[in-house]
Amino acid sequence: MATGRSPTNIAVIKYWGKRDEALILPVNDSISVTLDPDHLSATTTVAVSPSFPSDRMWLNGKEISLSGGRFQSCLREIRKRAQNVEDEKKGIRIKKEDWGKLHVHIASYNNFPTAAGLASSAAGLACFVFTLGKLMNVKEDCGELSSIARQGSGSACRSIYGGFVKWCMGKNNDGSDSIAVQLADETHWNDLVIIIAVVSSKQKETSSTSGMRDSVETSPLLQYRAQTVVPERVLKMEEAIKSRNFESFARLTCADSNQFHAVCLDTSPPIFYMNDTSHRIISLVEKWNQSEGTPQVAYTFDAGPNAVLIAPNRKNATLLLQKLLYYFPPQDNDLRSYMVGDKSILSDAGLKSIEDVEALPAPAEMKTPSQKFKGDVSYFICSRLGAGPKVVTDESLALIDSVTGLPKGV
Ligand SMILES: Nc1ncnc2c1ncn2[C@@H]1O[C@H](COP(=O)(O)OP(=O)(O)OP(=O)(O)O)[C@@H](O)[C@H]1O
Ligand SMILES: C[C@@](O)(CCOP(=O)(O)OP(=O)(O)O)CC(=O)O
Repeated sequence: MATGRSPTNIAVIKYWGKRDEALILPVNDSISVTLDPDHLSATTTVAVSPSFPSDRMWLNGKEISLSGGRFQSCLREIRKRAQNVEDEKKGIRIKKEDWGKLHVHIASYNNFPTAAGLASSAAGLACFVFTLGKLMNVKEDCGELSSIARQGSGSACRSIYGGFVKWCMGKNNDGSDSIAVQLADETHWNDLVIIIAVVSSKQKETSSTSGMRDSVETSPLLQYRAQTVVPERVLKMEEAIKSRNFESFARLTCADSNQFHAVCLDTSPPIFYMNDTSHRIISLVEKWNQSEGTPQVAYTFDAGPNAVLIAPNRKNATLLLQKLLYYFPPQDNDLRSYMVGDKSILSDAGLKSIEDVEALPAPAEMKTPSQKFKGDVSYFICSRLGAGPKVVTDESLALIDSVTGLPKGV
């Protein structure tokens, strides 16, 4: 058995549109930040046994089908690269030519909502590829692993690294140069604080896969974005990251999120991923940024209504939290469970009890401060940049029971 844990990532320059559906080759480069796996990650255990009659997978405790083309591509590509495995202590010896005949059981668990626009497919497919690779003693480097993860879900290729990551779209028809590279690791700009407003954890109506297919077929804006806007933005974003220029980073991040959602609106029929709460959060941040004359916080939204807010430091993150909690107080007055991840941000913001939230002053920059939207945010996650996939060495944390070969608790 092998167990791995992989982070999720949030794009600051978005991937939206494929030029090859089967190989998952994008129409433009994209750039993301990898989030701390303690807060948002997938954990996957892969077990192999000559007694398993077929490949099987369980996600969050429920059996799911592995017959889909994407899982099959990843399994095939990893199996192709499998090597001899020898563990004298455990008496295990698997020859590389035997991997083709052996079946695997895979159990995975996400520590955050699945299919809700928080990039569970990115963490999940990266973890699938990474952990299978560990079990089968695959020697390929991260670039090669990223190109396999890409065939599971495009954004998954960026979760093979920590920190700041670029997915280079590549030119080759076989996808060999469509790989992710690390721009900087998670320590490069570690002042950044990430606050996610989970607006809805329900499954969304339009998957990223079908949404971007419709956009490629119908949106003229997508063509302009891919050919003209993104190439220039990617260069500027790389520069902003390199020099830790938050002003430029924030402007590019917000503009790119807005253009991605504009492409969704430009699609026929139009796709709506954001809702009124998402729009209110954008307005709150825009007004604050405008009143200060320079960006205090950046926002970005993936294929769902959840807001990902990036603050340059703890100070701005606490100011942001005060503004957010003024408008979106917890439905059941339970402040501790309203903040997931790094809960210490609450005390840093002077918010120890619900009374502290009720006493918050209205943000001065807002025109209609009196209206509040209790219950419109399910909860917040406070996180930071994180590292790439890791092997979980503590065998007691494996998700599969080594005796039964089935997920624990099933
Ligand atoms: N831990 C996991 N292991 C393997 N596959 C997973 C895992 N988590 C999610 N997936 C796959 O990803 C699918 C969800 O992907 P989808 O793109 O719909 O949502 P999302 O990734 O949460 O949101 P988005 O990518 O739009 O931000 C699941 O149905 C499953 O097939
Ligand atoms: C909006 C996005 O999150 C889209 C992610 O799309 P997916 O990677 O989920 O799509 P498939 O390649 O079809 O699996 C933007 C991004 O992560 O760059």
